[in-house]
Amino acid sequence: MSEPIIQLDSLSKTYKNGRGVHNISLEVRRGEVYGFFGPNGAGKTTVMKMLVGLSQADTGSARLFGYDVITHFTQAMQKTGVLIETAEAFEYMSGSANLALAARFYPELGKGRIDEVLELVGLLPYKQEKVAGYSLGMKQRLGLAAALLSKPELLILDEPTNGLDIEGMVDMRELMVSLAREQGMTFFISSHMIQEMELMCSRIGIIVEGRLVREGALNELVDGVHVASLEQLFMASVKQERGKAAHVHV
Ligand SMILES: Nc1ncnc2c1ncn2[C@@H]1O[C@H](COP(=O)(O)OP(=O)(O)OP(=O)(O)O)[C@@H](O)[C@H]1O
Repeated sequence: MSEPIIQLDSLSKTYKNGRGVHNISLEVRRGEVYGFFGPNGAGKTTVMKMLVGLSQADTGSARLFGYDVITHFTQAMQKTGVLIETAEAFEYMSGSANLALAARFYPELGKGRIDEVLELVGLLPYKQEKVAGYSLGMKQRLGLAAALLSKPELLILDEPTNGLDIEGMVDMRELMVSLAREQGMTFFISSHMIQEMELMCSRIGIIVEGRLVREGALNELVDGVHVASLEQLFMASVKQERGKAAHVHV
C-alpha cells in the first residue's frame, strides 16, 4: 500500500459559539483523490484550515508527508499546493503577472512554468488580460494555476469547482483526475456536490454537524450499507446525525 500523505488524528476545534468539528481522524494515501463531502456549515473549511496550518486545533494533530503542520510547517507545506475559499488575486494585474508574483517564492522554477500552468487550466489565451475582467470561473482556474505552480505532490482544494459552468466543471474534474493518474498527485477536495465527488474521487469522507460520519472507498461505502447511491447514503447519514444531535439537545 502506498504511503500516507495526509494524517488527521482526533482533530477537534470548537469556536466560541459552540460550533466546530469533533474528533476527525482520517488518512489519505499517495495518488488518491479524496473527497471531503458535507452540507453547508458541516465543518469542511474548518478542517481544511487546520490541515494547512491556517488555524490551530484545540486537540489532535494534522500531519502532511509525516510532518506536523504546526511544529514543522515548512516541511509539511513544501510539496503542498492549496486553494481554500475563493482565490485572491490582484485585479488590476494580468493573470500572468499575478502568477509571476507568486512564482517569486519558487526561484528554482523555470521561465516556462507560468505558461505551462496557464495552459493546464485553460487560461493561456487570456494571460495578458487584467483579472478584473475575468469571470468567477476564470479566477477559480487562476487560483488552481497558482496552487500548481510549485509542482506540488499534494493539492488541497476547497470547493474547486465553485462558480464554474458545466463545461468548466468537467474540464476541472478531468484535469484533476489526469494529474492524479499520470503524475501520481494526491488530492484532498471538499465539495457539497455529490455528483462531482462520485465522478472524481476514489475515497470519500462524509462530514455532518462537525463529525465524520462515514469514510471509505466509494464502492465499499455504498455496497456496505445496501443503498443504491451515494446520495441515499448521504441523506441517511445526515438524518441519523441530526437526529442524534436533536436528542442530545432536549
Ligand atoms: N470563525 C468562526 N467563528 C465562529 N463560528 C464559525 C467560524 N468559522 C466557522 N464557524 C461555524 O462552524 C461551522 C462549520 O463551518 P465551516 O465553514 O467549516 O463549514 P463548511 O462545511 O466549510 O461550510 P460551507 O460548505 O458552507 O462552506 C458552521 O456552523 C460555521 O457557522
